[in-house]
Amino acid sequence: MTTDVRVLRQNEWGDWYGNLFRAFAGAEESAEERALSKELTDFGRSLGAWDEKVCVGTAGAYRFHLTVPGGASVPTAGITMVSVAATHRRRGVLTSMMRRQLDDIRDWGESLAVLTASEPAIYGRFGYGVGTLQLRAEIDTSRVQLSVPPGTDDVRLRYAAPADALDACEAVYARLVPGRPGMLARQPGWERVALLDPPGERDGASALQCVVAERDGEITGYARFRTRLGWGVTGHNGTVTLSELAALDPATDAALWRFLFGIDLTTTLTVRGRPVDEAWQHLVSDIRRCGPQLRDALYVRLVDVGAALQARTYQAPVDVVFEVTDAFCPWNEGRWRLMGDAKGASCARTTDAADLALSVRELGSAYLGGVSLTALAAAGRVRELRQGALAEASLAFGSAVAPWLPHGF
Ligand SMILES: CC(=O)SCCNC(=O)CCNC(=O)[C@H](O)C(C)(C)COP(=O)(O)OP(=O)(O)OC[C@H]1O[C@@H](n2cnc3c(N)ncnc32)[C@H](O)[C@@H]1OP(=O)(O)O
Repeated sequence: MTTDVRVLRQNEWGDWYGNLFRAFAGAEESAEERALSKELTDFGRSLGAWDEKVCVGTAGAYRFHLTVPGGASVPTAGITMVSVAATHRRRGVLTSMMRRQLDDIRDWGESLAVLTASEPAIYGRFGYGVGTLQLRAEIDTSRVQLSVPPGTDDVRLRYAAPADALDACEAVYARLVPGRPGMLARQPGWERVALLDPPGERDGASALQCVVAERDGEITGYARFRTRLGWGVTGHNGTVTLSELAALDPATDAALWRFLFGIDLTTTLTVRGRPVDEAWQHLVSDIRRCGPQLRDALYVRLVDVGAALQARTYQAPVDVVFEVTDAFCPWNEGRWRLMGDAKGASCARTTDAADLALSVRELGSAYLGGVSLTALAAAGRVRELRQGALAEASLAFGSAVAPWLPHGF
């Protein structure tokens, strides 16, 4: 079988999207959702795999800017919309698309590619490593109390229609982006994704609700959520499901969480995709009754090792030589000397002896500071060739704020 992998044309979008939609066995989507998906498709950066006239594969690469440790906003390919028709699976169609895509990203001069995986087993072979984790929890708000910091009572909350509050919420989001590695600067149109609220997908829950927080006359945070009422033999047992929460200061953050904990007739607060170091975990009386769980989130691929490593800063001085293997993108292979600190970094090829040996996948995992090189070495995935180099590099790569991807794509 030969499949032809090529850039998507405007008139092919229906077949292309149909292949993707079927691969994810999706329920019928709303017209609004479909229109937004099309609007966000970047045709010049999307690939289709064709078996004669039939679309059998899809892949896209959004044009994103990713915050890296130190706060720089780095042009990054956001890999998305990956599918292969079940009739053509396991014959190398995905591999052909990944080949073409990574070559293209390199030509576009983007040093990083990131994605969220439908299944963790798929992307390691193409050099992607898990770079961020996310937290989910099912909080028993009938039993767990929240103690809040001083100033929380100064925060005023009010309901707002999600669309009416959009600009104010976006302004809060934009202020948070530089402060946390893994966050994505908002690209045009993406603000509307969070407001999609097709009634057919609510599964018995309310329409999307929004509460904004104000302090000293300024909007300092917001929460978007749904409620779902329920009644058992002993009374109400409704659920609050958080979609999004952002706060510019600890008091606002605590005020929003206190509000979510306290909505009448609800006894469970469900949160997904939250930062692993989020403050609420330190405000609750009983973390066990919050049922916290970790899950893999953003996978990171260094497309250009030298450019990527020098795009971020390092929280402690570092001078190490990496021996990098990269079977899928051999242009990265070889020795790289990284010198850096909290102000900046340089990374260039060297013939000096190597201090640490690892594959590009481990570099991707460590890149945003969420997975330590020491932990990867303990798993046998990083080898220390100069004593002390592992501790030095591991400390330098860390991040004081846990990296976090705020939304899927
Ligand atoms: C960023 C995103 O969009 S994530 C979304 C990914 N898409 C989906 O999950 C939709 C449903 N699944 C699919 O469409 C397809 O099964 C895909 C895209 C995951 C795989 O496509 P295929 O064309 O079958 O992959 P391909 O034949 O190139 O496989 C390459 C290798 O990956 C392995 N592989 C492929 N899919 C999987 C998987 N789901 N789990 C484990 N291994 C896998 C293959 O076995 C093969 O291994 P080998 O090189 O050792 O022989």
